[in-house]
Amino acid sequence: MTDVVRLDAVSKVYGKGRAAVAALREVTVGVPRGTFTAVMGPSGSGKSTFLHCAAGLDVPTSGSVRLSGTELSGMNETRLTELRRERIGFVFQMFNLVPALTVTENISLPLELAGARTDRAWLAEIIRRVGLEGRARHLPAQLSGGQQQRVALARALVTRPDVVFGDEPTGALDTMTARDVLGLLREVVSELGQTVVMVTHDPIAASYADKVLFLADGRIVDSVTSPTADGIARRMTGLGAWTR
Ligand SMILES: Nc1ncnc2c1ncn2[C@@H]1O[C@H](COP(=O)(O)OP(=O)(O)OP(=O)(O)O)[C@@H](O)[C@H]1O
Repeated sequence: MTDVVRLDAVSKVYGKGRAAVAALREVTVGVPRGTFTAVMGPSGSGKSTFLHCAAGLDVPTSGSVRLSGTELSGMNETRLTELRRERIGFVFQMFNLVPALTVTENISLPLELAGARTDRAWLAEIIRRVGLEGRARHLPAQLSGGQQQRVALARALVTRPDVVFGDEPTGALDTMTARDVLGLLREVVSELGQTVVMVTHDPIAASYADKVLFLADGRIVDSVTSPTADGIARRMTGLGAWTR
Protein backbone atom coordinates (compact mmCIF):
# COMPACT_ATOMS: atom_id res chain seq x y z
CA MET A 1 0.00 0.00 0.00
CA THR A 2 1.21 3.50 -0.76
CA ASP A 3 1.59 6.02 2.04
CA VAL A 4 -0.58 9.09 1.63
CA VAL A 5 1.15 10.83 4.50
CA ARG A 6 4.82 10.14 5.19
CA LEU A 7 6.92 11.68 7.96
CA ASP A 8 10.65 10.97 8.13
CA ALA A 9 12.68 12.03 11.17
CA VAL A 10 10.35 14.97 11.81
CA SER A 11 11.34 17.15 14.76
CA LYS A 12 9.68 20.34 15.94
CA VAL A 13 11.24 22.65 18.48
CA TYR A 14 9.30 25.67 19.75
CA GLY A 15 11.29 28.60 21.10
CA LYS A 16 15.03 28.97 21.50
CA GLY A 17 17.80 28.40 24.03
CA ARG A 18 16.71 27.49 27.53
CA ALA A 19 13.07 28.16 26.63
CA ALA A 20 13.17 25.59 23.78
CA VAL A 21 10.52 22.85 23.85
CA ALA A 22 10.96 19.76 21.70
CA ALA A 23 7.35 18.98 20.75
CA LEU A 24 8.26 16.24 18.19
CA ARG A 25 11.47 14.22 18.23
CA GLU A 26 12.50 12.39 15.05
CA VAL A 27 9.05 11.05 14.25
CA THR A 28 9.01 8.57 11.37
CA VAL A 29 5.68 7.11 10.28
CA GLY A 30 3.63 6.37 7.18
CA VAL A 31 -0.15 6.41 6.76
CA PRO A 32 -1.34 4.03 4.02
CA ARG A 33 -4.09 5.10 1.62
CA GLY A 34 -7.63 4.10 2.60
CA THR A 35 -6.90 3.64 6.31
CA PHE A 36 -8.21 5.24 9.51
CA THR A 37 -5.49 6.25 12.00
CA ALA A 38 -6.03 7.63 15.49
CA VAL A 39 -3.31 9.58 17.30
CA MET A 40 -3.38 9.45 21.10
CA GLY A 41 -1.12 10.44 23.96
CA PRO A 42 -1.02 12.38 27.22
CA SER A 43 -1.60 16.12 27.25
CA GLY A 44 1.47 17.88 25.85
CA SER A 45 2.80 14.73 24.12
CA GLY A 46 2.79 16.42 20.70
CA LYS A 47 -0.48 15.31 19.10
CA SER A 48 -1.51 18.73 17.78
CA THR A 49 2.03 19.44 16.64
CA PHE A 50 2.07 16.11 14.79
CA LEU A 51 -1.23 16.90 13.07
CA HIS A 52 -0.17 20.44 12.18
CA CYS A 53 3.16 19.31 10.73
CA ALA A 54 1.57 16.42 8.80
CA ALA A 55 -1.09 18.75 7.36
CA GLY A 56 1.28 21.53 6.33
CA LEU A 57 -0.22 23.92 8.91
CA ASP A 58 3.11 24.15 10.70
CA VAL A 59 6.67 23.73 9.45
CA PRO A 60 8.91 21.13 11.15
CA THR A 61 12.29 22.25 12.46
CA SER A 62 13.86 19.31 10.61
CA GLY A 63 12.83 16.20 8.75
CA SER A 64 10.62 15.49 5.78
CA VAL A 65 6.83 15.50 5.36
CA ARG A 66 5.39 14.13 2.14
CA LEU A 67 1.78 14.12 0.99
CA SER A 68 1.19 11.51 -1.73
CA GLY A 69 4.88 11.76 -2.55
CA THR A 70 5.01 15.60 -2.64
CA GLU A 71 7.63 17.03 -0.29
CA LEU A 72 6.16 19.82 1.84
CA SER A 73 9.35 21.20 3.31
CA GLY A 74 10.66 24.13 1.32
CA MET A 75 7.21 25.02 -0.06
CA ASN A 76 6.24 28.65 0.38
CA GLU A 77 3.03 29.61 2.23
CA THR A 78 1.09 30.20 -1.02
CA ARG A 79 1.80 26.70 -2.31
CA LEU A 80 1.12 25.17 1.10
CA THR A 81 -2.25 26.97 1.24
CA GLU A 82 -3.11 25.68 -2.22
CA LEU A 83 -2.07 22.16 -1.31
CA ARG A 84 -4.14 22.23 1.90
CA ARG A 85 -7.16 23.58 0.02
CA GLU A 86 -7.01 21.03 -2.76
CA ARG A 87 -5.61 17.88 -1.20
CA ILE A 88 -6.44 17.96 2.51
CA GLY A 89 -9.77 18.00 4.35
CA PHE A 90 -10.08 19.20 7.95
CA VAL A 91 -12.63 18.47 10.64
CA PHE A 92 -12.25 20.41 13.89
CA GLN A 93 -13.84 20.09 17.30
CA MET A 94 -15.90 23.27 16.92
CA PHE A 95 -17.17 22.56 13.36
CA ASN A 96 -16.03 25.98 12.01
CA LEU A 97 -18.98 26.46 9.65
CA VAL A 98 -19.86 29.82 8.11
CA PRO A 99 -23.06 30.90 9.95
CA ALA A 100 -24.55 32.90 7.06
CA LEU A 101 -24.20 30.08 4.49
CA THR A 102 -26.62 27.18 4.00
CA VAL A 103 -25.56 23.55 4.42
CA THR A 104 -24.99 23.16 0.67
CA GLU A 105 -23.08 26.45 0.46
CA ASN A 106 -20.86 25.50 3.41
CA ILE A 107 -20.09 22.13 1.85
CA SER A 108 -19.31 23.65 -1.57
CA LEU A 109 -17.13 26.41 -0.11
CA PRO A 110 -13.74 24.68 -0.64
CA LEU A 111 -14.60 24.24 -4.34
CA GLU A 112 -15.67 27.89 -4.65
CA LEU A 113 -12.43 29.03 -3.00
CA ALA A 114 -10.39 26.86 -5.34
CA GLY A 115 -12.34 28.16 -8.35
CA ALA A 116 -13.24 24.56 -9.15
CA ARG A 117 -16.45 23.39 -10.81
CA THR A 118 -18.94 21.78 -8.44
CA ASP A 119 -19.63 18.18 -9.34
CA ARG A 120 -23.38 18.16 -8.56
CA ALA A 121 -23.64 14.37 -8.49
CA TRP A 122 -20.75 14.07 -5.99
CA LEU A 123 -22.19 16.89 -3.85
CA ALA A 124 -25.56 15.09 -3.74
CA GLU A 125 -23.82 11.80 -2.93
CA ILE A 126 -21.90 13.18 0.05
CA ILE A 127 -24.95 15.07 1.37
CA ARG A 128 -26.83 11.76 1.22
CA ARG A 129 -23.93 9.84 2.82
CA VAL A 130 -23.77 12.16 5.81
CA GLY A 131 -27.56 12.03 6.15
CA LEU A 132 -28.34 15.67 5.42
CA GLU A 133 -30.80 15.41 2.49
CA GLY A 134 -33.73 17.58 3.52
CA ARG A 135 -31.39 19.91 5.45
CA ALA A 136 -29.53 21.25 2.44
CA ARG A 137 -31.06 24.75 2.67
CA HIS A 138 -30.78 25.10 6.45
CA LEU A 139 -28.33 27.40 8.20
CA PRO A 140 -25.83 25.95 10.73
CA ALA A 141 -27.73 27.55 13.65
CA GLN A 142 -30.78 25.50 12.67
CA LEU A 143 -28.87 22.23 13.08
CA SER A 144 -27.83 20.11 16.08
CA GLY A 145 -24.13 19.74 16.96
CA GLY A 146 -23.99 16.30 15.36
CA GLN A 147 -25.60 17.60 12.18
CA GLN A 148 -23.15 20.52 12.08
CA GLN A 149 -20.23 18.09 12.35
CA ARG A 150 -21.76 16.09 9.48
CA VAL A 151 -21.72 19.28 7.39
CA ALA A 152 -18.08 19.81 8.33
CA LEU A 153 -17.27 16.23 7.30
CA ALA A 154 -19.07 16.64 3.97
CA ARG A 155 -17.14 19.90 3.43
CA ALA A 156 -13.89 18.03 4.16
CA LEU A 157 -14.78 15.36 1.59
CA VAL A 158 -16.06 17.56 -1.23
CA THR A 159 -12.68 18.10 -2.89
CA ARG A 160 -11.96 14.32 -2.78
CA PRO A 161 -8.84 15.07 -0.68
CA ASP A 162 -5.88 12.73 -0.30
CA VAL A 163 -6.44 12.75 3.46
CA VAL A 164 -8.90 14.10 6.04
CA PHE A 165 -7.35 15.28 9.31
CA GLY A 166 -9.56 15.42 12.40
CA ASP A 167 -8.59 17.37 15.51
CA GLU A 168 -10.81 15.97 18.31
CA PRO A 169 -13.74 15.87 15.84
CA THR A 170 -16.11 14.41 18.44
CA GLY A 171 -14.80 16.41 21.41
CA ALA A 172 -17.82 18.72 21.52
CA LEU A 173 -20.49 16.06 20.97
CA ASP A 174 -22.46 13.94 23.43
CA THR A 175 -21.67 10.21 23.51
CA MET A 176 -24.42 8.99 21.18
CA THR A 177 -23.90 11.76 18.62
CA ALA A 178 -20.15 11.20 18.76
CA ARG A 179 -20.69 7.53 17.90
CA ASP A 180 -22.81 8.47 14.88
CA VAL A 181 -20.06 10.77 13.59
CA LEU A 182 -17.37 8.13 14.27
CA GLY A 183 -19.46 5.54 12.43
CA LEU A 184 -19.61 7.92 9.51
CA LEU A 185 -15.83 8.47 9.53
CA ARG A 186 -15.41 4.69 9.57
CA GLU A 187 -17.79 4.43 6.61
CA VAL A 188 -15.97 6.98 4.46
CA VAL A 189 -12.77 4.99 4.99
CA SER A 190 -14.28 1.54 4.43
CA GLU A 191 -16.69 2.42 1.63
CA LEU A 192 -15.16 5.44 -0.14
CA GLY A 193 -11.52 4.48 0.42
CA GLN A 194 -10.85 7.85 2.09
CA THR A 195 -7.77 8.19 4.32
CA VAL A 196 -8.47 9.66 7.78
CA VAL A 197 -6.06 10.71 10.55
CA MET A 198 -7.68 11.81 13.81
CA VAL A 199 -6.29 13.14 17.08
CA THR A 200 -8.41 12.12 20.05
CA HIS A 201 -8.32 11.74 23.84
CA ASP A 202 -11.14 9.22 23.78
CA PRO A 203 -10.32 5.46 23.67
CA ILE A 204 -13.79 4.69 22.30
CA ALA A 205 -13.29 7.16 19.45
CA ALA A 206 -9.85 5.69 18.74
CA SER A 207 -11.31 2.16 18.65
CA TYR A 208 -13.06 3.04 15.36
CA ALA A 209 -9.64 3.38 13.72
CA ASP A 210 -7.59 0.66 11.99
CA LYS A 211 -4.51 1.72 13.87
CA VAL A 212 -3.72 3.84 16.92
CA LEU A 213 -0.40 5.67 17.25
CA PHE A 214 0.64 6.58 20.79
CA LEU A 215 2.76 9.66 21.32
CA ALA A 216 4.68 10.39 24.51
CA ASP A 217 7.07 13.29 24.94
CA GLY A 218 7.23 13.95 21.19
CA ARG A 219 7.92 10.36 20.13
CA ILE A 220 5.76 7.56 18.75
CA VAL A 221 6.24 5.04 21.52
CA ASP A 222 3.68 2.43 20.56
CA SER A 223 1.01 1.49 18.02
CA VAL A 224 -1.91 -0.92 18.00
CA THR A 225 -3.77 -2.31 15.00
CA SER A 226 -7.44 -3.37 15.16
CA PRO A 227 -7.70 -1.67 18.54
CA THR A 228 -10.33 -2.15 21.23
CA ALA A 229 -11.35 0.65 23.60
CA ASP A 230 -10.19 -1.38 26.64
CA GLY A 231 -6.80 -2.16 25.08
CA ILE A 232 -6.32 1.52 24.21
CA ALA A 233 -7.29 2.64 27.72
CA ARG A 234 -4.74 0.22 29.16
CA ARG A 235 -1.94 1.57 26.94
CA MET A 236 -2.89 5.12 27.86
CA THR A 237 -2.76 4.20 31.54
CA GLY A 238 0.71 2.78 30.89
CA LEU A 239 1.73 6.16 29.46
CA GLY A 240 0.48 7.90 32.60
CA ALA A 241 -2.16 9.70 30.57
CA TRP A 242 -4.90 9.55 33.18
CA THR A 243 -2.77 10.32 36.22
CA ARG A 244 -3.00 14.12 36.02
N1 LIG B 1 3.45 27.58 19.93
C1 LIG B 1 4.10 26.94 20.90
N2 LIG B 1 5.12 27.53 21.56
C2 LIG B 1 5.80 26.90 22.51
N3 LIG B 1 5.54 25.65 22.92
C3 LIG B 1 4.53 25.00 22.32
C4 LIG B 1 3.75 25.61 21.28
N4 LIG B 1 2.82 24.71 20.88
C5 LIG B 1 3.00 23.62 21.62
N5 LIG B 1 4.03 23.77 22.48
C6 LIG B 1 4.55 22.77 23.44
O1 LIG B 1 4.85 21.60 22.70
C7 LIG B 1 4.47 20.43 23.42
C8 LIG B 1 3.49 19.62 22.61
O2 LIG B 1 2.28 20.36 22.46
P1 LIG B 1 1.01 19.82 21.66
O3 LIG B 1 -0.03 20.90 21.69
O4 LIG B 1 1.42 19.29 20.34
O5 LIG B 1 0.54 18.59 22.59
P2 LIG B 1 -0.84 17.78 22.61
O6 LIG B 1 -0.47 16.36 22.79
O7 LIG B 1 -1.66 18.14 21.43
O8 LIG B 1 -1.51 18.33 23.93
P3 LIG B 1 -3.07 18.43 24.37
O9 LIG B 1 -3.58 17.03 24.44
O10 LIG B 1 -3.00 19.06 25.72
O11 LIG B 1 -3.77 19.27 23.35
C9 LIG B 1 3.91 20.93 24.75
O12 LIG B 1 4.94 20.88 25.71
C10 LIG B 1 3.51 22.36 24.46
O13 LIG B 1 3.57 23.15 25.61
